[in-house]
Amino acid sequence: MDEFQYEKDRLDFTKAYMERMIAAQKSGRASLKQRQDDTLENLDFQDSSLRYQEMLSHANFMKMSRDQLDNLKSLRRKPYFARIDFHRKENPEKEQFYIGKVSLFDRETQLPIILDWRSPLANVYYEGRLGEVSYEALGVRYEGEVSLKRQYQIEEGELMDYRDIDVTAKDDLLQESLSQNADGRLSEIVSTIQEEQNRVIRADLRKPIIVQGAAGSGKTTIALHRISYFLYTMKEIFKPDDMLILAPNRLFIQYISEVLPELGVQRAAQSTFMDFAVNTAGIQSPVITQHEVLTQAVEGTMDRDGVTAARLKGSRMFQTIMDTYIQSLKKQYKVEQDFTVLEFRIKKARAINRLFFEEYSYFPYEVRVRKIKAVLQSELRRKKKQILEKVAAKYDEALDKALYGMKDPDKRKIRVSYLITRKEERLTEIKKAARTAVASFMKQYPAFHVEKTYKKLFEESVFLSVHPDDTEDWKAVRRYSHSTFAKGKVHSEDLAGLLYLFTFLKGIDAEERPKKVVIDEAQDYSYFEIYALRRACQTNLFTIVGDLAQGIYQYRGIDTWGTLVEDIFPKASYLTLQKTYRTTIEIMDLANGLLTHLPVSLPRAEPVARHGPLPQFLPITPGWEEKVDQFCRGFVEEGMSSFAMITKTMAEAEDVQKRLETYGMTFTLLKEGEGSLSERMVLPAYLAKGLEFDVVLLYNDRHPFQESDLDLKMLYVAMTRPLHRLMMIGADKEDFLLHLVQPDRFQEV
Ligand SMILES: Nc1ncnc2c1ncn2[C@@H]1O[C@H](COP(=O)(O)OP(=O)(O)OP(=O)(O)O)[C@@H](O)[C@H]1O
Repeated sequence: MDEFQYEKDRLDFTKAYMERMIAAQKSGRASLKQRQDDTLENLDFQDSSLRYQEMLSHANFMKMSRDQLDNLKSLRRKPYFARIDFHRKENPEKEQFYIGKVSLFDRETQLPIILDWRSPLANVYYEGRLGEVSYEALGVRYEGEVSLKRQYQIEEGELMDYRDIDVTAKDDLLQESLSQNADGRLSEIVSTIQEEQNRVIRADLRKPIIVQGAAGSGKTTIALHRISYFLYTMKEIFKPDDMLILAPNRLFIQYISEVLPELGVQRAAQSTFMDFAVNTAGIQSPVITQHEVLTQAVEGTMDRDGVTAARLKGSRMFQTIMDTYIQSLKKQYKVEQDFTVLEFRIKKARAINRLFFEEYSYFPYEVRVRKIKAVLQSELRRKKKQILEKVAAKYDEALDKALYGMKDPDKRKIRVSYLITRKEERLTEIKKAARTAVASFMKQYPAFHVEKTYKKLFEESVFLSVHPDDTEDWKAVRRYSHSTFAKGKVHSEDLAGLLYLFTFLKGIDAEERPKKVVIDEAQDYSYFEIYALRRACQTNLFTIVGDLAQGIYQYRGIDTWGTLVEDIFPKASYLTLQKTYRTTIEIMDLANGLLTHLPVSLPRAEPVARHGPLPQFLPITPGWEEKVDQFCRGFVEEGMSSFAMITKTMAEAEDVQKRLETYGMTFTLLKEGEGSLSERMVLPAYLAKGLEFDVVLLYNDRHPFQESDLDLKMLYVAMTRPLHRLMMIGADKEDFLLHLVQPDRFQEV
């Protein structure tokens, strides 16, 4: 049979099977629903707990089948994207496996009709070689031979084309996928995941991983695929809501959120570090964001003390200072007095302290205190009975003595009545004291308010008591902190310390704690931020991706991954991604040309072979606005759809947005925490981090880029955002540091 027809038939068979499954699931759901309604009707109070459980399990069934149904439905348009022919050594014949986003099994034979891309066998598809291969599943290694790798182009459920691939031909498909447009969201890449990326996705899931990846190398995409792979492989242990994805800003969360359902990780929590720390530690004060500080740095108005504070508060030294401070707080939980009710001792101070400092040492301080409270309550309950009995017995004995031993009836009467009254009084006294004993004992324990306690550290006497070795820098840190705190605010740099302190004092409840954390744009985190996160989440399962060349918060961010590996994640796997998939060779050459002017050598991106027009420089001369308009129309005609006007500062973004408006060009101004992604945006470079657009118009009129580390990196970030076109609009070429690169790397228009 003609091969194309064979593939067409196979696709038809798969689709028909899926339809049958969908129909079966639907009727299955209907009968489940009926059963649930029946259960509800028959619910009687006598056996409600049992019925309730039955209802719950029905609900779970329904949920499972709804997920399955949704998966199946979403697959209909493209059930699979590739096939491998694999001959396992011990099997007599080779088998064909069709690889798709979600698996589908034949109900009777249990054989896969579609193999999940995350399954162990699918790994051989990504590993790039035809011929002898091996893969591991559940700790067993299988060997065999791959004789065919075939890739399908399926549109709306119809087979359009297929092609057989080897290592070289694979690039064709990648090229095709890269030449498409950005539509404001991350695109689908499961069918073109490259070997170096596959290694990151599948790197040992039980270990932390740190990835240095060039701009556009797929860090974000790959980190999300790694979560998807992680959840697939560890589905028995982890759920999507156990995941935490930390992104640089809210805009970026919007950008990635659309790809999450396809990867089955839509229920993973997504947050910025700031929001996570503020919500977790319950910070009430407004936070001065790192963007505000960066803006000052960019505009050259940054307070020197501010730079010092940001640098030191993110440092390892500050972590040790916090540790000493926290130890000093811990000492205040030592109790001196025994726990007593009146003169009766219930528990010795030493035993109580042993609970706090030894037995419960794994818990945050306030949890320990709560546990001690529970212990004291239960011991009191037990001992109170004994005490009351003992006291009553003592009075009863005295009564006996009085009744039978005292001769004088008057004296006896007085004594007996005294003893009866006294006994009652004593017992009431003890009961009364017992009622408040625990609460009043617990008052000895300090109740630290996280923010106030953190701020107290910066009082001179407190600071010097934990860090006597004072320096001008630390004085500056205190000065700067005081002025911020006096305004009722905290700085984003304080969040690591606040989170850290919170972790020791209160801690995140075990059920709420993220079990796996993904950090994107990790180069912008300080050492202490990552340290504090690891301590707060109490897990080693971190996926950390970043690019040192894009480290625009260099006054506080990470400048080498080595420190993280050595001090925070000694077991981490370290991997690199060098190829860049986003942009063209021409654009990347220009951006790389700038990187060479940084004093330290930074990892460079290698573009995959995709050519495009040279980046353009458009001088700001009268009538430039009309020219921009014309160029944009031209780009639209070429098929470009997403445009970003990127500036150095927010002030300039506001200016150019208004200016273009008067010429009938509508660009939406994007601000941190506001607005949403649209097809035409104006935004400062620091907000463009991680995003991508078909066309980037880099605009600079009043704030030229300087030959400083910060500006070079900002420019690099901005220049690496476009997929297809880069145009620089400015008064002078030098404003974009173009005099530093070879003149043939761009074209003046
Ligand atoms: N294997 C691939 N196949 C097709 N497209 C890919 C592949 N890998 C990455 N891409 C595309 O390359 C672009 C860049 O990916 P991504 O944003 O994940 O990179 P990044 O390393 O996080 O970039 P940056 O650090 O510059 O923000 C995206 O459009 C992504 O879809």
